[in-house]
Order: sequence, then C-alpha cells, then structure tokens
Amino acid sequence: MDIFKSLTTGLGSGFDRKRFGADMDLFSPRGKDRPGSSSASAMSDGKKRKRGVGGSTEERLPEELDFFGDQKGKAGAVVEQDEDEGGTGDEGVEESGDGEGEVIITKANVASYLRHHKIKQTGTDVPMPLVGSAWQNLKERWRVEDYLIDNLVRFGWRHPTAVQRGAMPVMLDNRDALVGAPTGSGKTLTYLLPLLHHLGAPAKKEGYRAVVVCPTNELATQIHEQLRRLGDGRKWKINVLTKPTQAEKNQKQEASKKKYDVLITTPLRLVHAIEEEEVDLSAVRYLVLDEADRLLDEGFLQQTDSILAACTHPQLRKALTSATLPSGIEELAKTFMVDECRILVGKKDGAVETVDQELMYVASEEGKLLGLRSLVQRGELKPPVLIFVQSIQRAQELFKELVYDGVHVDVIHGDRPRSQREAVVSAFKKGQIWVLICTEVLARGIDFKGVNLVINYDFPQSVQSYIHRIGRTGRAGRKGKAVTFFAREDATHLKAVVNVMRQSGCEVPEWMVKLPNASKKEKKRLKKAAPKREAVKVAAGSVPRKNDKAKRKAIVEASSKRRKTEDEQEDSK
Ligand SMILES: Nc1ncnc2c1ncn2[C@@H]1O[C@H](COP(=O)(O)OP(=O)(O)OP(=O)(O)O)[C@@H](O)[C@H]1O
Repeated sequence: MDIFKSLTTGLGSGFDRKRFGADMDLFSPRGKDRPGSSSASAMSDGKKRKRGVGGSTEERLPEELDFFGDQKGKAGAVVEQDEDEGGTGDEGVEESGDGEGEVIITKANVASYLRHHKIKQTGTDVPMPLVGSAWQNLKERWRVEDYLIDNLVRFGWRHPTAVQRGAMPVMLDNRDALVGAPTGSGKTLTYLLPLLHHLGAPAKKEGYRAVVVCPTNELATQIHEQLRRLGDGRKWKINVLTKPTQAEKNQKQEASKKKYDVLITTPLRLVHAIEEEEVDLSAVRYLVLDEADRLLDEGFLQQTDSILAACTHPQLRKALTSATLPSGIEELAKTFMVDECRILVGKKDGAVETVDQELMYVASEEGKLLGLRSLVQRGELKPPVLIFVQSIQRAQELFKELVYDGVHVDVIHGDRPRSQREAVVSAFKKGQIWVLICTEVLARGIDFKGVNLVINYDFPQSVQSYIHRIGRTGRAGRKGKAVTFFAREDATHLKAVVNVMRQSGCEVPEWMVKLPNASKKEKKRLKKAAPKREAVKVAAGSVPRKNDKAKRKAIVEASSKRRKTEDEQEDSK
C-alpha cells in the first residue's frame, strides 16, 4: 500500500502551526478564543476528544443504539405495566421479553416504551409499536405470512430495530407514513415488509402495484437485492428501471408488456418511462419515496410531482423515509399525504451516534493530502475507506493521485457507465477496493456495512449531505469514524457541522462552538454551487514527482484498461 507509505514519509505529520496560525484566526470569532496552543493538531487529535462510542474501551453500545437487540436489556426491565390504567387494558398488546415474563404494553404506558426506543409519533390514532424481542407481533396482529417472518430470521434480521418497531405498524395498518430515523437503522426493511405483506401474492395481471423511488441507480439496485431476499420463496416480479444499457433499450418493448409487482426506480428514469408510455402507474397502491427529502428537493421536485400525478389509484398509500427531514420538506410532504403518521427515531436530522466525528483543519488544497498522511500516522486510515469529493472532476483528479501510488483505489461518479459503477460497488463490497473515491452519488442510502472510515475530502455542501455521507460508516449498530477536512474557504459553513457533532455527543473546541451560523442566503448559495477549489494536488515533496510523468500515465492507462476489461466481462455475462 504505497500511498500509505509515501504519505508517512517526506514532510512529516500534522500541520505547520506557525504557517497556519493566521488561517486559524479566520475560524475564530476572536483569536484569543482559540485554545492556548492554537494548533490545527489540537483540533485534529482524536484522542483529545471524548466520544461516547468511539473509544476502544467502550465495548457496549448504548441501549438506544443497540438497533439489532444484541445487547438488549430485557423488555421487562424497560416497560412497566401500568397497574392503574383506567380500563384501557383491553387495547394492550403483550411483550414477551425473551421468556423473562410478559409485559403488557397499553395505551397508558406506551409512552415509556416509545421513549425507551427513542421513538416519537405524531398523527391521529397512531398504531401501537411492534413489541417483543422478535417478530411475533407481525403474525399476531397482521397475520403476516410465515415465509416472510422466516426470511427475516434467515437473512439475519432477527429483532426489529427501533424504526421498524415504530413505523412498520403504520404501514401495516395501511396508513401514510413519514419516517425519519438515523442512517443505517433499517428503514428499507421498514417499508419493504409491509409492501410485500399487502401485495399478498405475485401478480396475475399486467401493471405495477407498488413503486419505490430513490435518487440513484446504486440505491435502486440495493433495494432490489433486499426485496429479493425478503420475498424469497415467492415468484415476485420486481423490475429495476434504471438508465438502460443498449441491450436493454432493444428489449424495452417486450419488458413493458410483462406482469410486474414492484417497480424500483429513479425519478428521471421513471418520468421518462411515463412520458414514453412504457409504464402505467394507475394500479399502484403503494408508493415509497426513499430519501424523500432529496426527492422533494429542487433537483427532483418536478419529477416527483409527475410521479405523484401518475399514481392515480384512489387508495394510493404513501411512505416517505429519510435520515434527514428538514421542516420545509415535511410541510411539502403533508400537502400530498393523507392522514399521515409521522414516526421519528432519535434526534431529528441528527447524525448516527455510532460514528466518531472529527473536523480536521487543512488550510488549503495542499493540506488535504497532508491530512491523509496524518490519518495514516495515527493508524486511522484503515480500509475500507470512502472519500467524498464535490465534483466528478475532482474525483478523477484525486483518483489519479492515489492510483499512482499503487493503492487499491477506484472512483465512482455519475459519468461512469452503469455497468462500471455496479462493478466498482461490488468490488468495494468484496474488499477488492480499499479506498473508494466518490461524489455525492454514494452519499445516500448505500449500505457498505464494513466501512471503517469516511473522509470528507471536500467539505459537504449542506448539513444533510454531511449526515448522509458520514452515515456510510457506523451502520447497523457498528462503530465508524468520519473525518471532515476544512479549508479556509469552508469557514462560513463550519458551524453547521459543529452543531451536528455536538448534538450527537462529540466534543468540539470551545472556539468552534462560538462560531456564528451561516445565514440562510449563504447556505442556499453553497447548496446550489460548490466553492471553487484549486485542482487536487500533492504537497511538494510528499510523494516523489520527478521524472514520473510517464510512470503516472502508464499506471492510469493500465487502470483504465483493467476497468474496461472488467466492464466487457460484466457485459458479456
Ligand atoms: N432488524 C434488523 N436486524 C439486523 N440488521 C438489520 C435489520 N434491519 C436492517 N438491517 C440491516 O441494517 C443495515 C442498514 O439498513 P438500511 O440500509 O435499511 O438503513 P437505512 O436506515 O435505510 O440507512 P440510510 O439512511 O443510510 O439509507 C442493512 O445492512 C440491513 O440489512
């Protein structure tokens, strides 16, 4: 892993305090507020920050983060039966706490149960949450078929997570649902199970009955994979409609005539299909908007509107999910949802608490590669690593820098053909790629369970982007680490990340806490256009450059060739 070697040699670690001293002042409302030593390394030294979950001595997850019940306290210890429940006992449900006695959850005491799982419910007559350590409630209350419950267990989804406890009943009761829960907390299964339950059996007629819309092809493929597992044993007809390859374009006519149960797709592709009369959504009874805030944001709003208009069934039910649901988006959602229940798990628009977050001052573009080196020196650059940058061009530039050093690195962005993107995702999942450079295309929804580290090489353009990007690690109750580089040009927006860090229990230096929040106008500007940055570059002397132009070119060409071959092999399958 040459890059790691080269990054640890040369200029030495950390930052030149003298050199960056003036830059530090940019971030301090008053220079004197900075810590006495006023060094960038004071901020970047992970050991100096107390983290609830990041330390190596912390073996147990806090209960509220124990999404998958592995360290679960017995239910009896959590929910106490309200003895004085004033005649509401007949509406109760039972929680059998792993054979440790039964606990009745009633309308009177459900509040403490919800509190324990950090679930907040809003709406009229919100259904009672799932109770019990396993999935027995699904059968008892909704007669969910055995094969679905067996598949849950078979594929390792043994206990419901908090969001599944709170939100599955809403959808199983056929209500519109607005669901906010942290990244990696199991929102996908939350809507997929009720969806298959309601569909009952594979279709006999043409036309889709359920549609899942999400922002990227990668996410659509991933949702499909989870649905395929959950529905194993039945011949569900699921179509994933993403940007077509040439071969698929030729098959288009045939495909549109098939019987399908579920369509999983991206907004642009679906609108194109609607316009081309390739699909008919009039029979759709269940519409899911996964990453709903993204789909209702400016970039996709028009398409999402067209999709909603095309789903004309009078009994259409909708489910909207995301880890971030800004108030404006919620307001918008309420305009087309009917008598919806809102289920929120954890803190609204908060980062998942299993991620140890760190801000690292890098001053300038050059400092970013030094930043990588300092992570190596601290032993924190452990693959698999995801590195986020703000544009395709910068992804390509950084790729060229790292591939040159022989790292198992690859790059994924919107300009690469679908088959290549799929091959990269699959190689990363298999551990064949150690460092994956990506744009926003991988920021949302993608479930790489084992990612150790997320690096925001370029500062994210919104707080939502920050939350989703760092949520690619620390998933499903695991621990993870996220490091965000910030340079001079990011000063105005630093506070937004600081706020998220504080909310999720990370300590940040006092001077950062005193920073002003960016104005609405500034936030809007950043969201619309990423700041101009110098080209990605290596600090002078950090890696050998002399006479290496030819070598670099050869390596880049070899890598492109390898990718092309993989692509061809993939296509010929
Ligand atoms: N009940 C469960 N038990 C164990 N694992 C689960 C359970 N539910 C979901 N998972 C796993 O947790 C991981 C994260 O789930 P999922 O991708 O649905 O998260 P998410 O909440 O949608 O995250 P994001 O906001 O990033 O999209 C997946 O690998 C999934 O298989």
